[in-house]
Amino acid sequence: MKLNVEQRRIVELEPTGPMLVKGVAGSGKTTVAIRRIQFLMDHYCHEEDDKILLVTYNKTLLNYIKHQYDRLADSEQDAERFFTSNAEVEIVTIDSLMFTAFRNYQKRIGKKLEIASVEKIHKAMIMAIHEVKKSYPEVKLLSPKNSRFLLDEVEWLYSCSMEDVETYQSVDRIGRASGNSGTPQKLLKNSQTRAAIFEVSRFFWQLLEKEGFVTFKQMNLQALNEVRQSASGSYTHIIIDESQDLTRVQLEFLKELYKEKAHSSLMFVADNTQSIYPQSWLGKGRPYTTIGFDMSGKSRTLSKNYRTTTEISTAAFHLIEADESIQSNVDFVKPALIDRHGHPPIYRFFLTPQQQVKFLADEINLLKNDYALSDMCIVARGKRNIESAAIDLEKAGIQCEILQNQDPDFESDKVKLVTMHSIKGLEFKVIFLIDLNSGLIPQDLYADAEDQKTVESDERKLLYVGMTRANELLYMSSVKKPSSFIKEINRKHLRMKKDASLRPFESISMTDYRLTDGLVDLHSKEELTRQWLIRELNETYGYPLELMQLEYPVQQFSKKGYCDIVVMVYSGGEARPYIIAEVKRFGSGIEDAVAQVKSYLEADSRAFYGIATDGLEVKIIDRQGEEVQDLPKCRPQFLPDTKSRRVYKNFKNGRQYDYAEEQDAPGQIEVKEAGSEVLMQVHETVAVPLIGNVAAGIPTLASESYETTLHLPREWVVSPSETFSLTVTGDSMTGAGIDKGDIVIVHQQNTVSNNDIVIAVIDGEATMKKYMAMGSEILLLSENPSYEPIMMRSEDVYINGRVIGVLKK
Ligand SMILES: Nc1ncnc2c1ncn2[C@@H]1O[C@H](COP(=O)(O)OP(=O)(O)OP(=O)(O)O)[C@@H](O)[C@H]1O
Repeated sequence: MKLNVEQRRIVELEPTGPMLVKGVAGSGKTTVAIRRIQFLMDHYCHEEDDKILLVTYNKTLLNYIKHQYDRLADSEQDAERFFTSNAEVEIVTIDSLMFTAFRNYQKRIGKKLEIASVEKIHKAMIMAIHEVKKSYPEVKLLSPKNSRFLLDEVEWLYSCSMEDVETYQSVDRIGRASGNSGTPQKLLKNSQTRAAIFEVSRFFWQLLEKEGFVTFKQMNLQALNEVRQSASGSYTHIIIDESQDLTRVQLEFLKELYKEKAHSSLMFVADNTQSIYPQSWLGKGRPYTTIGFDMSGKSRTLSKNYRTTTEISTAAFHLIEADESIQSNVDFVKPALIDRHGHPPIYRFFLTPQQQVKFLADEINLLKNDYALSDMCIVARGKRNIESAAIDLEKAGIQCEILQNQDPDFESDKVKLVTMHSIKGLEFKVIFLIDLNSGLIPQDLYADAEDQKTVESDERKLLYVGMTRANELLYMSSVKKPSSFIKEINRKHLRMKKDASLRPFESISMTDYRLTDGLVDLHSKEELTRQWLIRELNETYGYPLELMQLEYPVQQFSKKGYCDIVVMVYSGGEARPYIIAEVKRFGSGIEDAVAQVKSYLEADSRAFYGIATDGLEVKIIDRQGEEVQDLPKCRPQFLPDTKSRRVYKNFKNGRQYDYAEEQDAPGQIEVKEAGSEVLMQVHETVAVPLIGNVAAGIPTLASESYETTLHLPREWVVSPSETFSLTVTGDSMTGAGIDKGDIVIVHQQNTVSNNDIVIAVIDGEATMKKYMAMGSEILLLSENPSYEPIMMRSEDVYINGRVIGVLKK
């Protein structure tokens, strides 16, 4: 892979201490981080104790990076040395680094501490709340029902090493309502509430410690204290991938490992839009100065998303666009899209988990023709969801593998399953995001709406992370009740089926119902499905509402059936049924509807397509009864013609043209050379009055006698002000291509040449003839053998004009 200019520049930057690489999902941050190792090894590791550390956030990502480079190893020999024999480079997770330090801490103090279980933590928290309540009876927050909130707050205190109450009293709690104007003042600065929470944190710690337990965040804090005690930095270069997710303690810990030299570097690689942990420090928009670094002039941005298609990126971005707190983050980067197109994300809703599994199994079996099973990954918010999906899919005959932290096999010929948190940094050609259900994402953690809002922002980013893992195809599905996030993604970015343009079902408010005249029961459940389909046929497929008929009768032998929707199209000037649709109550199944559509298609052989849907399932069939992927979109030729079309014979140049004028917009004309499909450019049109018919007497150009006006290209006339037109009443000039009902265009002139077709006035009566001068006489010829030529003395004939063209009837 060839790096782009900015990526290469970052890889090859001269190390000058701390620097920041921020970028959008899929912009090559991890790619750059790994390439940078090689560069640093080759150019900035010349001293004996020089070492490089690449820190990843979790195990799956670590293994994935190793896997990627194992694959590269064949083509890039050097890559192998990162992971095998090279002592200069370490690629590890932040957790394993800290756990090693924590073990050293235990050894040093000679005490064994274990990570506490969820139950133990909960119990200790409840006890701490009761204990502290005794000293702070007036603090309402101190209640077991707020134990989850308090635990989060206490863990936050540990995760940022908040060691004294004065600091906590004055700190801004980003992501918590802390008394800024307009927000509830739950965690007001310098308050009894904060003092009480700080007490809870101390008491809770003591309770666990007494029993030989710590929480994860406490373990981190001990690890930090340990490295502060023992180590002076040991890595010349540290690269921190996904640094937006680290807590303050984790960042401080890495700082301790950093060995500052003239040629050393500390690279933070971050995307705040993917910051998905509540206790993360920098991801919440805090400046780097809070951890002692000034990044002014030291940050680089990668904005081009190489991973996903434009359609997937657009839908994913739409989700976070709605969140003001994400957009206003100082390090927010707007993604730039590469020009790679594919299917828009497919969204499906199901009433039962079984329906969802069946859909997954059917779709995977279809995709197997184009993708390896290892290209597909199923992702869910919770571990339990992927576990049960794995069991059900195995039962349905799909080979699955849950990606474990230990030795995952990315290559195995199995569909992978992983949680949204663990898929961070990974990518697959096909991603299925399942169980996007209300209550599951965003998780319902807090009863308090304001607290819940802070959770939602992180959860929204989590879904964003999931969506941006797909290279080519993204499926999303919900069971029973969709996540509120689904509503936030505009339906125009989603599809119901991979190869159809149909957008997912959406309830339409009754005030927006269409074509309701004559409908008996607008409240029926079928009507909801029908109205959605009407809107799809209209907005997505472009069929005008005027072409749709509801309850359209179809004669089936002796029986009359009524189709729910029929879309008519025009052919040869006549409207005929083209698409027949049968709808059912939402989620009630489509078997009957398919059978009905098939029988209607048989009964009315004019129709081409049938569609059967209950809003949840959809089937499109052709007139042979075969299933097809999609309906055709409306084409201009399906519509009634709104133009009046005529042929124009131009006597000036002997050519023939196709002429059309928009009926509703006189003057809007189209001209083509006869037989050509190419429209001619009409630079100027002129208005030519139609002032009567040829036989009606002497034409005058007095404006009040106009019947109507024709609009012709300027180049067809000689002089616009001296041009008029007449309707032909007789058949004497048929041989010249001028028939009854045609309109002739006449240039007003008194002198003409032989063989010109003229408007001649004899005894006050006008006639159209071919002109031939013969001495002092004029011969007026018809172009029809039934009429004799007329010979007149020239003084008895008044020539009013010359016919320069004819607009055929
Ligand atoms: N210059 C490039 N040309 C082509 N493909 C690229 C380029 N840079 C990165 N990619 C590809 O884009 C995808 C995303 O890269 P990478 O995982 O490094 O991005 P990231 O910024 O770390 O993503 P995320 O933060 O979403 O995990 C990978 O498939 C990578 O191979």
